[in-house]
Amino acid sequence: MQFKFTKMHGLGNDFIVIDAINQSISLTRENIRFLADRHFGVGCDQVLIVEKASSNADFRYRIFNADGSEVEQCGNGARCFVRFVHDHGLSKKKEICIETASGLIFPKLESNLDVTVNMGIPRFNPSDIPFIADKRSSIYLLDINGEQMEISAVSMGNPHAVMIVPSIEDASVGTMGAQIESHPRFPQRVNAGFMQIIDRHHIKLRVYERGAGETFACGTGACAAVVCGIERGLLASDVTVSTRGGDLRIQWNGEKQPVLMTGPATTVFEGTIGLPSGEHTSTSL
Ligand SMILES: N[C@@H](CCC[C@H](N)C(=O)O)C(=O)O
Repeated sequence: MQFKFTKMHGLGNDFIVIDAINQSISLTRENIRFLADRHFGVGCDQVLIVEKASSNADFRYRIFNADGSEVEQCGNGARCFVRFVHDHGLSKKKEICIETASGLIFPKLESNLDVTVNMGIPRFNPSDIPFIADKRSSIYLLDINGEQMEISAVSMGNPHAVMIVPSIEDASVGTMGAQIESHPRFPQRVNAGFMQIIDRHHIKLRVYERGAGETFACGTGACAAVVCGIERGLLASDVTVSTRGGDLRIQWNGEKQPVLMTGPATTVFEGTIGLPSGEHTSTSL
């Protein structure tokens, strides 16, 4: 099976985007891992699939982490998604409605090169965050190597645990991130965010992503960190999030309001790839 793909990124969080409307695609978990492999495949943090919507939405958006797991949401990917469908002539609309595994989101091409995405309403209510095993409040004490670390848990459609640190340069994102990702209190695993608060309008953030490891930026992670900071009374409603790959703007007006995320979406190159024999089986995702 050969198919066309586009390599894109949002602040260095990189994607392979595949049009599964005009191409017949069926990929296994192993195929995704092969495509995402930076040595033997193309390399990316996530594989994004553009499909026909099953509802009134314009498209269905499927997201696979580099480890092959299918997930509910990806913010940087949503910005790339609208740029992709626009540049490939799949839609002329500047704002589209896309169906994800966790509901509808609305990415919009701005007049400059940026994209703003209405990411939906964050969920703090313990009954709405099934990814945490022990549901008592939205702030939890997590036992990491015998130390009690305070984290906020929030769902942006996908699960996030956010920790405030004095300096993100010094935070043990690789080791502690991996421990939090697969901590027994998160039976569905979790994205682990490390946030340094600079002032009420500016944070620095690193995220150890579920199924991908530390990435240059995480869109839903940025939304999650800002809403956690606002919930704790530490941040204003309009915040610049500095990531390793650049800045995102996150806006949230509080309870029951959607989160808006603004940032770039960049195309790197177009390619065609065939899966190595043995990589493709009939069991599709
Ligand atoms: N990079 C993404 C998030 C991708 C999914 C995440 N790793 C998960 O497993 O939930 C973003 O920009 O939001």
